[in-house]
Amino acid sequence: MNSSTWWPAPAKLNLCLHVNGKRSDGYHELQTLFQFVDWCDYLQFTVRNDNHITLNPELPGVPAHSNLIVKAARMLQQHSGVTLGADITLDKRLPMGGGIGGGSSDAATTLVALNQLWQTNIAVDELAQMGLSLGADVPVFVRGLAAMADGVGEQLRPVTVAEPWYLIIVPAVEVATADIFAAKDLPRDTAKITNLEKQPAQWKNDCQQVVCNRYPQVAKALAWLVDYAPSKMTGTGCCVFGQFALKSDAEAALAEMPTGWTATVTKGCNRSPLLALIA
Ligand SMILES: C[C@](O)(CO)[C@H](O)COP(=O)(O)OP(=O)(O)OC[C@H]1O[C@@H](n2ccc(N)nc2=O)[C@H](O)[C@@H]1O
Ligand SMILES: Nc1ncnc2c1ncn2[C@@H]1O[C@H](COP(=O)(O)OP(=O)(O)OP(=O)(O)O)[C@@H](O)[C@H]1O
Repeated sequence: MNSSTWWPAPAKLNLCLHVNGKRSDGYHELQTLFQFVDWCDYLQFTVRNDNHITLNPELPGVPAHSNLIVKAARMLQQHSGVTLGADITLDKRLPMGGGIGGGSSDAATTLVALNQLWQTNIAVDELAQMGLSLGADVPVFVRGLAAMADGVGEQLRPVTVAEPWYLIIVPAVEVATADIFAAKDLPRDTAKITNLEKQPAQWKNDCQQVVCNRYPQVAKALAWLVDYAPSKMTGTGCCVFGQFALKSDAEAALAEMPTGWTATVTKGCNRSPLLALIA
């Protein structure tokens, strides 16, 4: 790996998101199953001999100092004491704020790539722990293995599940995670299920109805998609995904989608494209 390598930062899907209760600190007890897809942002890193971190291009509405990529690089500098810096190029392909974790994934790829390029040699457990303070979903991207998450999402257990093709639709709305978890109509009483990863018939998203109630575009996308495939919302929205055994069937559905909608066809993967690159 060198300065011309494009490091992938894949999206994730929450194949289920069960809300099991609310804790006294306000956070929710969850069971959620993370799988990666082969739909990615790409980042390039050139090591600098001074300690500057630059990012090109910047994201509209996100100043560099609050971009999770720059935050991750600074965190690794501080944690390791390294005196090097980096010029970072971002090829942003994932929609922002859609529940597919693009920002968290960019942060994780930055930690993994710079840990290698700066030769800081921080172990993966420590890197994942560092990432947690940048976002709840950063650790699963650092580890790169599909996983069942428990607790408030921080206890991860790698799992192997089917790797279908997905048609992911991106409704033109931004959903604030905190608003959905604060909603009065959110069901919070799903019982914990042992070996949930082995029981796909039980997988559901407890946030889905709440988001559909507030955002008709999400309800509309799901209502259209279920005619083609078993379909759900990911995370706290707004993206929805349908599951297909054949790529050609997912593409056929995409071809029939109403004009003006944004969507992509991509493959589910239990090992992330980032892990595949560094293995
Ligand atoms: C639920 C997931 O979408 C699953 O992928 C993510 O874990 C959410 O991750 P995120 O966007 O990084 O969200 P966070 O910044 O951790 O949380 C945003 C807000 O959602 C609420 N929140 C989040 C996670 C959780 N287990 N219980 C909660 O109640 C809290 O009010 C929190 O302030
Ligand atoms: N590199 C980045 N890429 C995307 N968003 C970023 C980045 N850095 C900071 N952000 C901020 O984080 C917000 C949420 O980004 P992201 O695309 O990860 O949301 P998401 O897919 O809903 O994530 P999650 O599923 O983890 O809730 C953005 O609206 C943006 O303000």
